[in-house]
Amino acid sequence: MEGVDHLAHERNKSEFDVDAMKIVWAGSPHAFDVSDRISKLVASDPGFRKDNRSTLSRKELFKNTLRKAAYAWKTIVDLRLSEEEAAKLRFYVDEPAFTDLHWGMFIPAIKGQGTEEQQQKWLPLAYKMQIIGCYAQTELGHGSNVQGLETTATFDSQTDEFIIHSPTLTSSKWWPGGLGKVATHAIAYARLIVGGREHGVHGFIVQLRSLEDHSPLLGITVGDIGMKFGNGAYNTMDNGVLQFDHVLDVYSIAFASIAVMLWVSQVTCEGKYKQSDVPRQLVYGTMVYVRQTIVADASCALSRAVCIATRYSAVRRQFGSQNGGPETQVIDYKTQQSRLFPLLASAYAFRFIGEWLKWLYADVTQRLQANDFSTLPEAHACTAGLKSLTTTATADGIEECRKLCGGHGYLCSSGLPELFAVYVPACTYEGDNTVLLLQVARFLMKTVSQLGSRLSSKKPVGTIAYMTRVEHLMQCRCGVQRGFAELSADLVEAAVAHCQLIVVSKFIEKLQQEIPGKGVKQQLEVLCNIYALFLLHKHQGDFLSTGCITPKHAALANDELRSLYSQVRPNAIALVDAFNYTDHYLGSILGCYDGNVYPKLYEAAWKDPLNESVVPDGYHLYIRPLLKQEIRTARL
Ligand SMILES: CCCCCCCCCC/C=C\CCCCCCCCCC(=O)SCCNC(=O)CCNC(=O)[C@H](O)C(C)(C)COP(=O)(O)OP(=O)(O)OC[C@H]1O[C@@H](n2cnc3c(N)ncnc32)[C@H](O)[C@@H]1OP(=O)(O)O
Ligand SMILES: Cc1cc2nc3c(=O)[nH]c(=O)nc-3n(C[C@H](O)[C@H](O)[C@H](O)COP(=O)(O)OP(=O)(O)OC[C@H]3O[C@@H](n4cnc5c(N)ncnc54)[C@H](O)[C@@H]3O)c2cc1C
Repeated sequence: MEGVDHLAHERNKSEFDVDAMKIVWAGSPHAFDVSDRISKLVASDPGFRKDNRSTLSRKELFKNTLRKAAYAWKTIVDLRLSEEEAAKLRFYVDEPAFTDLHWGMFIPAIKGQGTEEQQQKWLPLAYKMQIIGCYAQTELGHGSNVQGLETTATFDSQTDEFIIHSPTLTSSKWWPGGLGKVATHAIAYARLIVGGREHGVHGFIVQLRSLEDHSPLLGITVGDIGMKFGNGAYNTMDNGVLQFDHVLDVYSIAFASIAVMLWVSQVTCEGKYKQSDVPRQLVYGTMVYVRQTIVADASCALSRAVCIATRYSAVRRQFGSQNGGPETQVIDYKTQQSRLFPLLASAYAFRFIGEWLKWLYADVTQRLQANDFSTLPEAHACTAGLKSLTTTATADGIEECRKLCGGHGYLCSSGLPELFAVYVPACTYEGDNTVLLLQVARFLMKTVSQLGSRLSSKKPVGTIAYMTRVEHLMQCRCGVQRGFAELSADLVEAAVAHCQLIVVSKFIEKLQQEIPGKGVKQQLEVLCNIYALFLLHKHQGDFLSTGCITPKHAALANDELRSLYSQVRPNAIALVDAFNYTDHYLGSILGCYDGNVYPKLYEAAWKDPLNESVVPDGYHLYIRPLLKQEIRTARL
């Protein structure tokens, strides 16, 4: 039935103020207003239609992405949207595109690591999209091992130029988004060589394509690396390959009288390399920034999947009919709840950890500007670890939501296959999740080695303050220092546990704040308890074997979890409504707001290109000869 809200009875059950929860989710009344306005604007504009992606060929798909990006830019300019509104518009357009890298990495890299001169030259052009940039770090042979990159940037003191060169096949830049077909410029990472001496990997701003006709500049070979996982999905992005053949980085030279380098170091015109007194690790600064945004984004992707699975679980009925009455809603099965509600709790937990990490990043940035580098290692460990934790849990969570939707979850019209295909590379890009956890483990072990050391007067603070209270860490000291590589699989687990502790403690801190709205805080308390107790339940073997809990505690935790699931049940639909997603953004028939799933699924099936004719193309060539046993005459 059109116009009927099939989930109205569920919405009537809720025990809290959904509008107030929407504001908690958005972060503030202002953030809610912007998000609400812009999401509706995108949803109501046919120019941003996205329901046909899985049926387009790669070329059609890509051209359509270019059209949408241009249309989005025109909308931003015509409506004079603020930077915040423009970012929200790109978010709700919901299509991976070269613009993600331009706004998400190229501009932040110049802002975070460029000198003032560099910023003055490039940022105005980039903000107006008169140049389009990408972030070209990874190579065919090396991604994780940044120090292993092979591209060279040799300073020629005769001409005052850098010569950027790809000496081997494996030094070809490989993967950068936007590079394949669109970017006019790149921040390219290369080993700096001055006066025959190497000075490690640095970033360079390099022009790749003509601003007149888009052809590659002299010495540049550039193209797309080919189709990726899934239909549609991330194939809207032109991940690229790039080779430099002794390219002169004239643009770098042109705008700075000395040389274009990141602010961590400079090359003088006499050909001298000068390392400034800021830590060398700041070369990795853009990665810290992007990891933080990826954490903030994880809650969006997970909440989206959870919203679809929750609404559909309330619509779907299987078994349990009594006296001809309706069957049981699958959301009422305890097994469904025990799989779904921890994911709902995770979506909220990741929302708050994303908020906190944003604060931490702003704090470390401010300190860096004042030459205080003391919190950089913690910021690196937090962004790396939380990026790893949240993206792994989100990718797994999206797949679990697909299974929670049974067979219909496997249809593209459920929105879940595409969401998974788009999301899953987040476990790899911006740092492979295991490699990042090893960085956290390294940070933790460094802290352990300093604990109790007579030479170090530093007391752990911030997210590692708890370590002073864990007595047996003192005894761990010697063993771990000797055998990091040997113990790395266990250390990665310790790193995950450390990150989970941060997520739980920041969720608890959030609840200590004033949270207005009838019943809102109580709902969040229930979700926080589910998040923490589910972890305890899942890892009870570890807790029991280390004597942190007794079997009685474990049983109590399990009982409590069951009771918490029952408390969430009447509020489940309202808790996902609080995400305030439009049907356009959700892109899912199973998750549509009114729950009118079956007529929509039926209608969508008939729109598939295969159903354009009753008898399929190929019938006369392949089906009829089979049926008539004339296969020898068929043209194969
Ligand atoms: C349905 C349709 C649409 C649906 C949409 C759904 C949702 C979409 C989700 C999208 C999400 C967000 C949008 C954002 C867009 C993203 C687009 C993709 C972008 C991808 C871009 C990239 O991938 S760029 C390339 C990234 N590459 C990496 O991350 C490489 C990883 N490797 C490294 O970071 C480093 O090399 C290493 C840290 C692993 C090792 O470094 P090194 O060789 O130097 O070794 P050490 O271990 O010895 O480290 C030396 C010391 O430096 C410290 N360190 C290391 N890194 C840092 C750092 N970043 N900051 C500070 N300090 C650092 C390290 O700790 C060591 O310190 P000490 O111990 O004190 O010596
Ligand atoms: C969709 C997508 C978009 C991307 N966009 C960009 C971009 O815009 N710009 C850019 O520069 N790059 C980009 N990348 C590249 C990305 O950053 C790298 O792929 C990523 O950093 C992983 O590096 P790798 O491919 O070298 O993996 P590898 O390091 O080769 O990993 C392979 C395996 O080895 C393991 N491994 C590696 N090192 C260790 C170790 N020390 N200890 C234990 N195990 C280890 C890993 O865990 C993994 O299981 C993108 C990648 C993808 C998939």
